[in-house]
Amino acid sequence: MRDDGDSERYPYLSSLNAAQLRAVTAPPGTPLQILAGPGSGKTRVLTSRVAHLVKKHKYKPYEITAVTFTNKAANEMRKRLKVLLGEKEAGQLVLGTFHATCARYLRRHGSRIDLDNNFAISDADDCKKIMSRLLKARAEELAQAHISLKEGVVLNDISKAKAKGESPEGMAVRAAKQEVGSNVLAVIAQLYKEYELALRDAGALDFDDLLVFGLRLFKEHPDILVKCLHILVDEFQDTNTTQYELMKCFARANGGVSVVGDPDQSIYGWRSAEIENLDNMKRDFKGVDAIYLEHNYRSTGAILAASHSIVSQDAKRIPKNLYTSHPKSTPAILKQFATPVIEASFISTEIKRLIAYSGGLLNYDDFSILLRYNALSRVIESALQKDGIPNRIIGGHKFFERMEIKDLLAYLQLADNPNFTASGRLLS
Ligand SMILES: Nc1ncnc2c1ncn2[C@@H]1O[C@H](COP(=O)(O)OP(=O)(O)OP(=O)(O)O)[C@@H](O)[C@H]1O
Repeated sequence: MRDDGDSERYPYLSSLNAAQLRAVTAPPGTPLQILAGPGSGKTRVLTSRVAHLVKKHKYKPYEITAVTFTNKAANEMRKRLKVLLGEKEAGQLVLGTFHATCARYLRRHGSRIDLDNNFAISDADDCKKIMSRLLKARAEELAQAHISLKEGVVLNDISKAKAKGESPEGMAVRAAKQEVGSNVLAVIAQLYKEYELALRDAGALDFDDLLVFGLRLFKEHPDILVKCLHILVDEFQDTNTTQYELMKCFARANGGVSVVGDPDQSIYGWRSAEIENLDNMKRDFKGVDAIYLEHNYRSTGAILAASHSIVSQDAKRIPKNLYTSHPKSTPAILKQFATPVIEASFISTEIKRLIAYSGGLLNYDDFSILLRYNALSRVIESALQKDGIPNRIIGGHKFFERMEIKDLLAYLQLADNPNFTASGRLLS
């Protein structure tokens, strides 16, 4: 392990393993890909690298942009950075999701691309209402052409187009070239155009627009980003084309870029994530250094072996190992049940058995049950209740999706921007 006295000067370095240390201390000008398996200390490396840019390389916190995939991850990073840098410095970092980061720049500089700074942000519900109105206006025409379209499907196609930077005109050209289903795509392209006009009339952007307009702003006015000396991107495997282009704008400003990702954990293919962005980065940036974090600190050997045997079946996978210092422990088991009720009863009995078997080592809060969707919880909840197992559901309705919060936000947006009628909410 390299040590030129830095471990003493920068205490956060002493808790890193060799690969983590190499990633954190890599020269800021080297485009860096940190390829990290689950539980291998990605967040620790990312936060330590930010701290190192500030402490050792004397970057000002506001010269660093760190992009995470969720607001939760951004909060977690800021919390850890407060410990490493102190409250004030951590507060000056540009830290958030791509959407939040773009929104922040658009509020400040939107007028440079003719966007009012007080634009409203339409959520999924607002967008559905706009599309429903547009589809109703075309109901007869669509019925005659035997085309049946649901709001969700059209909005999904529009979202995919925006993730790839395709305009309504571009979609219309694609429809004209298509042999099968060209008439349906041509209609969606028209709806896309009308949808954009409806949003603009309402002085609003949808979530995808935050990225599209952000990209336009940075491409047309690169001077806005001169202060950004380094960009770090978490969950890079889930970035789409537009997000990748955004990253390039930030990185181009001064050349510093570090991305962290795990191609095996790419879960947003359905939301236009481009796993190829790892290769694109190697093509677009000179001298990319790839560092592999292969030491898992979280799982037992049996869990790693089971997951490895699944992901290694993917022939296109980037080969990557993961090892753990934990013991092998009990093997993962796969069970099938005749009915959901029998399954729920097995889960409940198994939890009680393991707690008794562990002789007090395990408690109820050592167990998690993952569900594919919320509706599956009902049967399991009643089995747990019957056996007196305390439990809580994580997830469900998000704060900003609650009716009363949406109503309050609609009032506030209307007060700020009288054109905002997109939500169609009843304001009496
Ligand atoms: N060098 C290390 N020595 C000891 N423990 C470590 C080391 N690096 C990471 N860990 C521990 O491993 C766990 C996972 O770390 P962290 O949350 O940073 O990983 P991650 O890769 O971001 O996880 P995720 O899979 O959730 O993305 C934490 O408990 C952390 O304290």
